[in-house]
Amino acid sequence: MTPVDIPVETRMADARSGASSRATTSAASGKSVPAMELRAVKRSFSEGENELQILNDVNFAIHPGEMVALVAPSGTGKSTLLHIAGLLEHPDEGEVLIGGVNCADLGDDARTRIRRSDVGFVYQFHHLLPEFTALENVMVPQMINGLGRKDAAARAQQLLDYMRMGNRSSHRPSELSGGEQQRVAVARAVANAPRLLLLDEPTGNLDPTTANYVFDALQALVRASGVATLFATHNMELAGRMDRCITLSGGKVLPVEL
Ligand SMILES: Nc1ncnc2c1ncn2[C@@H]1O[C@H](COP(=O)(O)OP(=O)(O)OP(=O)(O)O)[C@@H](O)[C@H]1O
Repeated sequence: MTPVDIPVETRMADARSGASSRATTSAASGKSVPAMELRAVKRSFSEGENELQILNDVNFAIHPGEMVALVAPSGTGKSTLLHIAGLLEHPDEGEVLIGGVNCADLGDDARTRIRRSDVGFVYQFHHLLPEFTALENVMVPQMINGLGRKDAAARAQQLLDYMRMGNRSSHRPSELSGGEQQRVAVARAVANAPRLLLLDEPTGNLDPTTANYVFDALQALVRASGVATLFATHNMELAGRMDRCITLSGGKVLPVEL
């Protein structure tokens, strides 16, 4: 059974019982396999004649079911880190492992396949398809991954229910508030039951009450599904509600005590 075929209820029951359709522990060591791991990752950009070393030997792993906050000043490399972790960009040096698979030597097609099935993204702006309803927006990635229309619609409705948007499934994005649009965007990002959910300031455009409401729904979904979540935010209150917090300083990932 492929991950996309698993009804959300089943995956949620699996997550609660510690079982999974995918390997989450190493057969050899019995240890939990990180959902995503960065090993000795470096990335620099040139600025005129200068070289900006944005990531400088980043080593970091995130495990299934963990919610990690990434809090760092603007321009320190949060988006760059998320893009590399989600296989949207290549590091200059180092390795990215998704579910124990080393993606460093994979070709573009294999990286795209892993990104589509194992990684979900949510951005500050929702990027929902304006001509489609909320339900259809959550169906699209599943159908691209080969799921039939009926099954995709059933799973989309379940995910919208989890995000407390079940009663708005027939609405188009323009008919929804910013917080509602972001809740649909989260449902879409987890539509293919990814191992890893990457969020780049998804509540940055929302007022604090709405941000908390979106976060509550997201947290319930993360807890139920066991997806590993890396959440870049400037909102310290939300960061304090996650399992741990990291920052970027001098190109390195460091833990932060909140
Ligand atoms: N493609 C690129 N070419 C050149 N410089 C880049 C590129 N992408 C990012 N940078 C630079 O790298 C640095 C880190 O950018 P990044 O977007 O990762 O920071 P950030 O921490 O996410 O910032 P913010 O909180 O403002 O979104 C910035 O100085 C940015 O200008």
